[in-house]
Amino acid sequence: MADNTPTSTGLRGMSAGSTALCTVGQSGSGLTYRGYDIHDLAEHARFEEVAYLLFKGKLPNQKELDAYVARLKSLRGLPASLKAVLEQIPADAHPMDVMRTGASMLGNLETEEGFAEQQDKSDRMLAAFPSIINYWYRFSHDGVRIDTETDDDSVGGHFLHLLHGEPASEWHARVMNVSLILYAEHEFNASTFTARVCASTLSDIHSCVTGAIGSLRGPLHGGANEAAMAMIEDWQTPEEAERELLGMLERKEKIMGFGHAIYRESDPRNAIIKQWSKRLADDVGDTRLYPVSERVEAVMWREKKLFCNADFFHASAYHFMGIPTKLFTPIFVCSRLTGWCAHVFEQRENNRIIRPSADYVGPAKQGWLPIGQRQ
Ligand SMILES: CC(=O)SCCNC(=O)CCNC(=O)[C@H](O)C(C)(C)COP(=O)(O)OP(=O)(O)OC[C@H]1O[C@@H](n2cnc3c(N)ncnc32)[C@H](O)[C@@H]1OP(=O)(O)O
Ligand SMILES: O=C([O-])CC(=O)C(=O)O
Repeated sequence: MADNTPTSTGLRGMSAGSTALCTVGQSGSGLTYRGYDIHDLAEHARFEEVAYLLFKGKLPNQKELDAYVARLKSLRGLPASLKAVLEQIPADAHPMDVMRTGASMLGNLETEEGFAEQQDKSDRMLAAFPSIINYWYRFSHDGVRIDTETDDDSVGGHFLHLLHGEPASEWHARVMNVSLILYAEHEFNASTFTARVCASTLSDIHSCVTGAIGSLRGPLHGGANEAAMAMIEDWQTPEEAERELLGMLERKEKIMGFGHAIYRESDPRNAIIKQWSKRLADDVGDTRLYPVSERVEAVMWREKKLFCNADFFHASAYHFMGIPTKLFTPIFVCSRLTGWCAHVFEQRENNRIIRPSADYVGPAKQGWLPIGQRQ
């Protein structure tokens, strides 16, 4: 007799294709982008260099980087009809829905007419996404129509400038740079896989990215940075955090910002962003959120052997820079867009439609039942 128990493997451990973009490994020491170790990239690179690396397969030389930064700067403006759409979206909308609509609307206005345009469209989204989310945020929350065409040298600096209405400090722009590098690429994660599935039908790049934004929105993926913040912000002391956390574990609740589908021992991005969160905590004189976060980390390891993933210490780091919680996951979008687009290019280069099989667990063949005979 057939086993009709539904299975939910999540395709774990199965190879779904090949990539030259990223290795992840399981132990927490194998994360590389095109062969470059994440620690080296976070320490030495600019996010724009990493974007170039992912898109073009090599690190840019100085002349190429200067030209690329200048190009991105020139692409930050938004068409009037896109601004008009953003102005219609209410302040209480989910910002990831705003991102999804923004990406989709851009695709209507600046449609990819053929794959030869894929690099131009990717650059445009990379430059314009911080403008889209901040234009909406500042209009709906502060009632101002911001000029999105700033002269900032970096994507992270541009984002913070639009959000806060003044140029970011060098220090905050540096933290954003590191954060954007850490979030840029991660092999066949759910949102990237979404983008690749869409690309495999030979769809346009805006559709691939719009779908990927929808996948990243969920709290089991990119939405975890916001969910982690929502969890820790109520706790006043490490002792309260430990008490509440133990209760959550007892009730078998998922703790956001912990665990990983691939890593088994640690997520290498955590130690890097944690270090920056600590420096920011010292800078703003925090005596609550960082100690609470550290206690949560220690209890999760002690009780469950679960470690922080990339999202957990991003929550406090972003908070210390005055970024509203609801914009955390959209920042992830502004970064991961590079990985998504690079994967779309790669999928298109060697394409076969992605179409796995399913194990059928439904009823055996049945005769047609006329409507009058149904219960
Ligand atoms: C940038 C990123 O997208 S990183 C991921 C961000 N997501 C989160 O932080 C959400 C919280 N974490 C999770 O939900 C999961 O760890 C995921 C979705 C990331 C990975 O899911 P899976 O691969 O299914 O996890 P895994 O197989 O390692 O789980 C093993 C066990 O640990 C438990 N577990 C895993 N993560 C957590 C967690 N965060 N809190 C509590 N228990 C957990 C699982 O429920 C499972 O228990 P069970 O065997 O009793 O069912
Ligand atoms: O790889 C994953 O499954 C999730 C993740 O950490 C990421 O996308 O950065």
